[in-house]
Amino acid sequence: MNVTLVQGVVQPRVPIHSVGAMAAEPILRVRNLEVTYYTDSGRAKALDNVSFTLKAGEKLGMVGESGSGKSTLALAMMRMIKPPGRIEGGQVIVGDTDLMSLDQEGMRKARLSRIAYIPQGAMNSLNPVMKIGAQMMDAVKSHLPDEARPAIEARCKRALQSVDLDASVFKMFAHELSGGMKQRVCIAIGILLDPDVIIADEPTSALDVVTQRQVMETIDNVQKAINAAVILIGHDMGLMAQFVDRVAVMYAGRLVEMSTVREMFTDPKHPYSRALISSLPSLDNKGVFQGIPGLAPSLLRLPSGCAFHPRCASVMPTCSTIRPEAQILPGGRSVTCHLYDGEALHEGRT
Ligand SMILES: Nc1ncnc2c1ncn2[C@@H]1O[C@H](COP(=O)(O)OP(=O)(O)OP(=O)(O)O)[C@@H](O)[C@H]1O
Repeated sequence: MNVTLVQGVVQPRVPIHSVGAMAAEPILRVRNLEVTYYTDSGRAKALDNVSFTLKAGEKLGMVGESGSGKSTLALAMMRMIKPPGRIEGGQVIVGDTDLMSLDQEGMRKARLSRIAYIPQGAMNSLNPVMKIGAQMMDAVKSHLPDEARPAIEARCKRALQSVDLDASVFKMFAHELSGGMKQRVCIAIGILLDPDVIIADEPTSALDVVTQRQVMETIDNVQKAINAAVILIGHDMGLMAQFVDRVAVMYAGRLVEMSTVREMFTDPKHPYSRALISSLPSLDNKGVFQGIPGLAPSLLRLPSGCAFHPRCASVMPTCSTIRPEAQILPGGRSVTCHLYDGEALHEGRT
């Protein structure tokens, strides 16, 4: 770990990776990622041609209804999709390494050191009969077998400090910790090897609002310290808005919009993003619940054309027949919707 704690704030020390100011080149490039689940009822394309980039130090919020493919995206990036799922194509390039081209051993090494994943419900997966320190040391040892035990222990304790946990947590069991503390342990494990990319899948679910904020601040601090690119998966647009730089909206396995937080909240482009934003409670619409009409479609029976068209407030005849492609709008945001045909600078994703 390259962070040290000064008066409760994580300060950068000597970085392992070339960090410095936010690099111009993306540290992460996801290109045309495709995942299909082969179920008894048929094929479910859970990730359909997903592409995006992230720079070092950038935070991306990934939102969308349940079943839209957010966790599948995270698992695919980690190459942890299990049968009946299959990665059918695409690249996940971290720095200049395409993770999809690594052999099993290369990928095992890349996990945690290049790309770290804090899964949904991670805090409940801590081993109840092993001390926290032993679990952390195991994680490091499997990557750095030649590192001496005192050095590994020091690395683990620094990681605990960097998430505002006392070094005494090293000798504790999971049941001795609160939910927020357990989640911080999971973040500490995620940053043990200074990864370039951190994916946190709903890191604050099942925590009270005060603890949610503290956990988000912890992620923010460690992210700044190691200048990692962070993907935060979640449902809570409000909480996310305060912590991320850009927001990506998923619908039925596709990325339908990617914008800065400000653009997304002040001028969402895709009708689904608009519906998500207007369903957020505010003082103006107090007492009025504005849901999104209809249900998210089954991936086994997707509507023709744009999968959102049966629920769309701005539907046009072309939407039921022609599938829209991602297009870049002036200003650099991207949207997958026929409303912007003719306005786009070019097709593709930022
Ligand atoms: N093990 C599986 N077997 C079959 N289909 C699956 C499996 N896991 C996921 N899917 C399919 O992939 C789709 C996307 O699931 P995923 O868990 O990625 O969504 P999500 O957006 O993360 O949802 P949530 O917010 O509820 O976690 C689901 O709608 C489902 O159809």
